[in-house]
Order: sequence, then C-alpha cells, then structure tokens
Amino acid sequence: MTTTKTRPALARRLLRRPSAVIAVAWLVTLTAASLGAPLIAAHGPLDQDLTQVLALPSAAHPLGTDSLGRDLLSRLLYGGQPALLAVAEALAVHLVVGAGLGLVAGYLGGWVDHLTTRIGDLLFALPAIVIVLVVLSVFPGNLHAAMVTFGVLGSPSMIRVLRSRTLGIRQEMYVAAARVSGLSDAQILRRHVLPRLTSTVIVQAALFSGVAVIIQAGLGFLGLGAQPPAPSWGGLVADASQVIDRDPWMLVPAGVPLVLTVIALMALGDAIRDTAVENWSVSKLAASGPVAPPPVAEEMAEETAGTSRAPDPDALLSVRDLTVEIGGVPVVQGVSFDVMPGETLGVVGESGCGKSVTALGVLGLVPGGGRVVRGRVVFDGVDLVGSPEGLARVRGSGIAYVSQDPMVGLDPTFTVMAQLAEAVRRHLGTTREQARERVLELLAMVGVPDPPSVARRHPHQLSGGLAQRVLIALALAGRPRLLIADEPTTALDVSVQKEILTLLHTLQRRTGIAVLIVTHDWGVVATLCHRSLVMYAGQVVEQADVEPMFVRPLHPYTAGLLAANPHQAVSGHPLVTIPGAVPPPRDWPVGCRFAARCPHAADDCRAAPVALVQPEQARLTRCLHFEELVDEGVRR
Ligand SMILES: Nc1ncnc2c1ncn2[C@@H]1O[C@H](COP(=O)(O)OP(=O)(O)OP(=O)(O)O)[C@@H](O)[C@H]1O
Repeated sequence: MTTTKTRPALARRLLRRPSAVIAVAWLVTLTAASLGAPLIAAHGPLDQDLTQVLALPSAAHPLGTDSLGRDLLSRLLYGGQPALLAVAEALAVHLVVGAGLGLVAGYLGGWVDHLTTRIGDLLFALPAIVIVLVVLSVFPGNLHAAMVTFGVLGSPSMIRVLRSRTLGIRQEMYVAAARVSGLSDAQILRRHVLPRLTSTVIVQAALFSGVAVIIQAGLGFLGLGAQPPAPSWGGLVADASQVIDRDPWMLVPAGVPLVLTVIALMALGDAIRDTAVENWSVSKLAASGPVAPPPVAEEMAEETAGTSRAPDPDALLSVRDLTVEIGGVPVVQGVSFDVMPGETLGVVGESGCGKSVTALGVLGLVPGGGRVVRGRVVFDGVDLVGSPEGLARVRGSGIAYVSQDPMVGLDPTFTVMAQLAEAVRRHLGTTREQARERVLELLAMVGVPDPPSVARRHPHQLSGGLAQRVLIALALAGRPRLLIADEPTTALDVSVQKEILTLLHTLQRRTGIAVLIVTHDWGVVATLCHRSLVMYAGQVVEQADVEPMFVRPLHPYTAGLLAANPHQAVSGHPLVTIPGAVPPPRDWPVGCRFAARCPHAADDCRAAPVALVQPEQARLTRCLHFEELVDEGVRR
C-alpha cells in the first residue's frame, strides 16, 4: 500500500535528525535491556550482599549497590519492566479514548463533537494526580488501575488536537471527492483521514508517554506502586534520596535513566512533529470560517417560471428551489434547473455568487458546515435531499465530481494506481487484477501518456494537467451518468486548460455523459456547453441555450459579464468590468440583487423581490426591464 511507502519516507527523514536517532537508540536499548534483564543482569534484583553496601561502580556491580548491597544495574533493569508496562497501559487507554473520541468528534461534528468537547473539558478540569491517588486508595498498590485512570484523565489533549486536525482534514477536497465516489464514513476514516493523522498521534503519544514515565516513577517514589522489595524506578529514587548524604552517587543510576527516558520521548515527539511539518504541505483549500450570523435575507416566494415546480421526469438531474444555508445565512436561494441526459450545462457568475455551493449542494456536500434547508434534487428519479442512502448510491456511480484543484482532490498518501483501483473495485466489483487493467484503460482514456508509469506515482509527483486528468479518470471509474466539474481548469496553466477542456469535450461526446460545469469563463461555456445558467448573489438570474444567451442576453448582469469577457479584450483598451461587487449574503437587498450595479435599475427594481420570468421559449430572466435591454441592443 502507499501508506507503507510514505511511512518509510517519513522514518528516513526522521532518522536524518541526530536528536531523533539518539532518542530512538536510547529507547530501544532501554526497552531491550529491560525485557532482557534476566539475560543481562549478573545478579538477581533482590540478591543482597551486605559486604557490598552502597558500593561505587565496579566490575562486579557496574552501577554500584544500594544500602542492602543489591546490584543497582539489576534493579534498574528489572524495575524497567513494570515501568514500561505501566506506561504502555496508560498509553493504550490514552490512544483508545483520546484518539478515538478526537477522531469521531472532528469527523462527525454536530452534537457528537459538542458532547465530546464537553467531556474533554470536564476531564481537563479534573486534577489528574488527585484522582489517581483516590483510585490508589480504593485499589491499594494497584499500579494498573492508577495508570488506566491516568490514561483516561490525560486524554483531553489528544482529543483536542485530533479533533481540530480531523476537522481540517474533513474539509479537504479529496475527502469530499472520496465521499462523492461512494466511500462510507468508516472507509474514509481508515483510508483517507487516519494516515494523515499518524504523525500527530505519534507526537501526542510520545509526549504523553514522557509524562506517564514521570507519573509512574512518582507513584513508585511515594511507595504507591510496586511494593518493596520489588524493584521499581521510583523506588530506586526513593532509596537514593534516603542515603543522599552518605552516597550521592546512587542518585545517578536511579535518576539519570529516568530523566534520559523522559527527554528522549519529548525529543522524539518534537522530531516527529518537525519532520511531519516538512512532509505535509499546508492544504491549499483552507477552510473558511462560517459566515457572520444574520440578518437573514428576506425569504423569497420563488416563482419558477418556465420550470415546473415538479421535477422534470425526463431530466437526468432536476433541481427545484434549492436553498442552502451556511452558518444560518442563506447563500443559495430558490435555485431550479434541469440537466438532460448527455447535456452540458454551464453555471456562470462572479466569485461568491453561489455556483460551487449549488454544485456541492446537489451532492449533499455543502462546505462550511452548511446544509440544504429547502428544495429537491432529483437524480434519475430519486430525491437526494435528506436521503443519505440515495446520496450514497449515486455518489461516484451516478454522479461524479471533479474539483477546481486536482492536487486537493487526490489523496497525497496514495499512488494513482491505489486510488483508482480502489474506486474501480468498489463501483464495478472487479478483482484486483481486473481493476488494475481498468485503471490503465481509464488513464489511457483521459490521455495520460505512459499510464503504467503515471499509475505508480503519488499526486505530488504529477504536473497540474496530469493530476487533473487523473482526477477525471477517478471520476469516471464508476461509469457515472453525470459529471459535476467545479472550475476544472482554474488552477491550471493556460496551455493545459485548453487540453483539459478538449478532453472533457471528447469524453462527453464519446461516453454521452451529462456534465454540469461551474465556470467563470465564457470560453468554457462556448466550447463545452449546450445551455447556461447565470447566477448572481445566490440566485439564478438568467438561463438560456448558449447561442441566444451570447447573442442576446436578457439580463443586464449577463450582458455585463459578456462585455467583461477577457477573450473579447481589445489590445490597448482597458478591460471592461462591471462596477461594484457582488453583495455578501448577509447584505442582499430586498429587491433586485443586481440593482446597485445595474445601469437599467429603476425604483420598481429595488421595491420588491424580482421573480424569474419566461420571456420566450427555453429562456428565463430575473429582470423587470429585459425589453429595454433588447431595445437598446445591448451586446457583448
Ligand atoms: N466554507 C464556507 N464557509 C462559509 N461560507 C462559505 C463557504 N463556502 C462558500 N461560502 C459562501 O457561500 C457563498 C457562495 O459561495 P460559492 O463558493 O458557491 O461561490 P462561487 O460562485 O462558486 O464562487 P467561486 O467562483 O469563487 O468559487 C459565498 O458568499 C461564500 O462566502
């Protein structure tokens, strides 16, 4: 698996750090020596030689002896066994409780997150040492009970760190892509989230282990752990402290290994963290925070002129009155449209108009913790809104998704072959060997040169254009009937953009797949689309076949966008722009949302919400004065 390739790479980089090498060497030596104590130690840990009391190091006793003439090396090594066991017990509980809850809270969010965070806060507020002492008073001398308790009480730090990391990873596009491709939550967690958290978990575990070493030694020092004469690290320090005035040397074998072990664990944690930071590039898709809370824009009683209220039974995808809120604020309102089998529909508009949220809303993947609050999304006769089963069935095999940036749509931890083969096997139920063959076919189909060599690479080893081809191959793995492509060329060089558009065009003609493409670019609409939907401030403002829309736009916003098309720019003349900016969702006006930027706006535009009207067959506009546009002959 790819992860096994990533881990040695991480381990190799880690071992380039001297601090990590020394720490690992110490910990391995200590563990091996403790476990092999019966083979290494020349004396039993309880053997007394009263002729050799408080002796300094010698050939017979390399670390000297204690006040009863017992060999310190032997007691140190035998004492390591309960110490390591105690740390392992606390660590196991810490991992199960802390990592488990952190992962689940971050991934599921909502009330699970809320509840887990509260539990974490509660545990954090409890005085761990006092509770451990109480447990020991109930179970005297039971170090196991004490360390298990400490594992639970120490878990809030792990919960917090993992929760916030998982929250971040959950927003990554490749996780959305995995969900779109039909993976269950458990599969996504295991294959896409956990590998990204491994280094975080190891760092936290190393730091926690350092503290656990101190705690178990402290309990031994207080005589609350292993009972004398059984050897323990804490007991050794206690013995040394009693003879400190007569034999200060004894503190060295008693204390130094303890201190070195704690330092080694901390240093290892730091080294893993630093190495992991080098390893993972920061996500290019930083999750933005929720939109500021209301004032909520007025809810429109949306008229869907020209689009029947009922979903179109002939359409492959029929969206009706789709309304999406993020942070309680509507960001897409009353959007209705159809995509017919084999058709390409372009969704156009400036940044922030709601194109991506609409596309992701169809798939039930609203970003920023938002949700579809109203409307219907009927795909192939099945309403997907509020139907996790329906969504799970269509994702990947019915509807596939290609994101803006190919690098964030692919999981960095897996090779191209691993990612594609997994999708093929899941959707087509093929054998491993058949899946591998199909992957090579898919890569050839999307124009990847030398498919076997590309299949062996990781996403970071691909150029942008190649990565986008791979992402399209991944989307096609389940033989979907609708491809949703969200600005699939935005992150690419101009020359590569053209290649990808040509590829989409070819695939569309060859496979008959329907495409919903989100774009800023009229060139994309002209090249690929049959029809176009123009969005402004969360609403559809115009819908038409591509040619009539280009020739005779019926909304001033469409006209403005066409005039501002950089492809039409004349050298030496400034680029035409639409003055002003798209209002943010919380500032949407009551009337026409484009009025503040519109040269045709009149009082009636600002007075009340403007409904979509159907001025002619197969055309919709949300403009009260579209006739003026026609009269004035507004053109691109
Ligand atoms: N993760 C998020 N958190 C909060 N608000 C968001 C988030 N994603 C989108 N929004 C808001 O939803 C609205 C619509 O955004 P959307 O991304 O759909 O616009 P867009 O037209 O696709 O823009 P672009 O072309 O830049 O992607 C915007 O006001 C945006 O601020």
